[in-house]
Amino acid sequence: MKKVGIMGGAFDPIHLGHLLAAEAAREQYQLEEVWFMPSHIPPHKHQAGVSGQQRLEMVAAATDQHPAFKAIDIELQRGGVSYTINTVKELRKQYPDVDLYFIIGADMVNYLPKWEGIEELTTLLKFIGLQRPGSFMELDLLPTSIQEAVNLAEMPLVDISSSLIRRRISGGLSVRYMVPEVVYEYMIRSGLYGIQP
Ligand SMILES: Nc1ncnc2c1ncn2[C@@H]1O[C@H](COP(=O)(O)OP(=O)(O)OP(=O)(O)O)[C@@H](O)[C@H]1O
Ligand SMILES: O=C(O)c1ccc[n+]([C@@H]2O[C@H](COP(=O)([O-])O)[C@@H](O)[C@H]2O)c1
Repeated sequence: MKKVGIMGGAFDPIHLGHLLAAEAAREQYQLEEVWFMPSHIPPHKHQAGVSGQQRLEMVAAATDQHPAFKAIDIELQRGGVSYTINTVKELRKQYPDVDLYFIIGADMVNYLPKWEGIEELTTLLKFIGLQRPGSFMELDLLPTSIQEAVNLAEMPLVDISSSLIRRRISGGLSVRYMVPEVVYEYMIRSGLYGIQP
């Protein structure tokens, strides 16, 4: 079976934390591909500030140079709230010969018990969890069935989040090198988040 990682998120915007997490998971679990999947409406947080099309274009630009990375728009196409259980059922129908690994940071690992249909979800895929500054992963507090579905991977800790980037831009501060150069240029070209050259 082909092993594929899914990196889901709002990507508002995509940043180096996302890319390093995906690369660490790919390397440590021998994933043949990692699919970056922008959500339409995230299940449990604020709706993204920029359009799905622009978030997808930034993700596509950021992943273009990596032979194993690609951007998929399955959740943007479906619309509505992007519950992972619905997406994974669709993906398993489309790709019956693929083993799915959903890549998440520590904040999301702790949150897994609240995910829609989590018990069923743990039978459909595995998670790869990564530490993230500001969120201490508390695996021991999770029900055993969820703990058993989480595989750990190591990455250089990156204290970058999309909200930090949006906050810095609105304060007139630089976000250069927090996002790939192509994403920085895209944000400047489109004036995203009110960024100034
Ligand atoms: N710096 C990071 N290190 C490890 N994982 C990360 C990092 N940033 C984001 N992730 C993970 O990437 C996934 C998608 O994150 P998302 O697109 O919501 O970005 P975010 O930076 O958390 O956004 P925001 O600050 O707007 O909440 C989540 O599983 C999240 O835990
Ligand atoms: O399905 C759920 O209930 C669910 C709850 C929280 C997060 N997720 C998914 O986890 C990924 C990261 O979430 P977020 O909020 O950090 O962008 C993204 O693909 C979300 O759709 C999914």
